[in-house]
Amino acid sequence: MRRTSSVLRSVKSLTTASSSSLLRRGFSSESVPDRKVAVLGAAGGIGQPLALLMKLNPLVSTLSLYDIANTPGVAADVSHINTRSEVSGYVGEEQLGKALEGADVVIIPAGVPRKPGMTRDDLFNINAGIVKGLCQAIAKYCPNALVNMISNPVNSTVPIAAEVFKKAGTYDEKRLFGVTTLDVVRAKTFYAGKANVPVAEVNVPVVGGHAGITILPLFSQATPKANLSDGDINALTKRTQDGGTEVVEAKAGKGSATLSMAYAGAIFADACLKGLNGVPDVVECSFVQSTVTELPFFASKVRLGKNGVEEVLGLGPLSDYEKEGLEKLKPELQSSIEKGIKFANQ
Ligand SMILES: NC(=O)C1=CN([C@@H]2O[C@H](COP(=O)(O)OP(=O)(O)OC[C@H]3O[C@@H](n4cnc5c(N)ncnc54)[C@H](O)[C@@H]3O)[C@@H](O)[C@H]2O)C=CC1
Ligand SMILES: O=C([O-])CC(=O)C(=O)O
Repeated sequence: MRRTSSVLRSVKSLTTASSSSLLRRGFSSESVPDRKVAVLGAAGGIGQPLALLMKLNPLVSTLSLYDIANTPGVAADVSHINTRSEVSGYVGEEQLGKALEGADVVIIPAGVPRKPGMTRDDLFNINAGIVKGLCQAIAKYCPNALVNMISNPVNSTVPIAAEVFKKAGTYDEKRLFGVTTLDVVRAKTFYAGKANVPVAEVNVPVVGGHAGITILPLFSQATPKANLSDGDINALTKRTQDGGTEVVEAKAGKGSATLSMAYAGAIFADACLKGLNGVPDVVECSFVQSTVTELPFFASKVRLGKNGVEEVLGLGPLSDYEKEGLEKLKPELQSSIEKGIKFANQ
């Protein structure tokens, strides 16, 4: 019983902390702008807890939950929570337009997850088509929305989205994001454990892409600084790269990360909303159109603003180990990007 009430207290402080930080930043509670967030795939393993977390976010005024099945129940359930946003559920393609109309941020966790033994690329055949269809609808109904792509393989689904938007004449590279926040969340957690520092104080950039060796955590830039051995850094890097597989194996056929992904997705969407609202210095890692390397898309730190990407930040100084990792990831990332572009144009 005591445990339940302390959990409730933490959730309450999470929602009110965000409101009070808004007030400190010069918004009155009345002047927080209206923002519509749409979640596509909202009845799924990620979609449901993500819907919950977005319902707790005081920056959201309208929460639109879309899936091909089961959204009315999820929406009815979440809508009873006494927070700011109005919740609507939409089900089936004929309701997709309504779900998207007027959206400021669209989060996409629609598609199939991995089972043990699969790579993220093994999801391409099913998820590429799902993402393509959803992006065609975004181009039609909310071409100015910030798109947060969660569906895997992110290294290919983001280029697919870009091509769909280019064809529709709506592409704005500042508004398309591959969500790699879970890699950062994992890198922070694993580093804090190994370095024995408070996890809440940890920062670690993660660059590259979102699959296996394309995930490159930059532990040489981690703060607070710790004197870790090369062996420790290698183990931390591998664990971060294999974090998704660790969960897939532990779930033993029942899907991949959902709860930690919902948390990560909620953090990234919150950062997008803060940027749109003009909050300064909002920086998160994301897989975006990029000139940081010779690859057309690359994850690195991104400053978010009123139009989406305000600035794609560089990599900063890399250790020799990280320089080697960067060169090794490029061919795989390049071919995943090309696969996405080719699919969208066939
Ligand atoms: N970017 C990242 O870090 C991560 C990405 N993922 C990816 O997220 C995706 C979703 O994972 P889960 O939620 O666990 O899967 P899930 O199978 O539990 O849920 C997916 C949902 O998408 C819905 N869906 C299917 N086709 C749709 C369409 N055309 N329009 C709207 N909704 C549609 C399904 O009905 C289902 O409710 C997977 O591709 C997974 O690999 C998962 C974890 C982390
Ligand atoms: O591993 C997967 O298939 C899901 C995912 O992207 C992650 O957990 O990072």
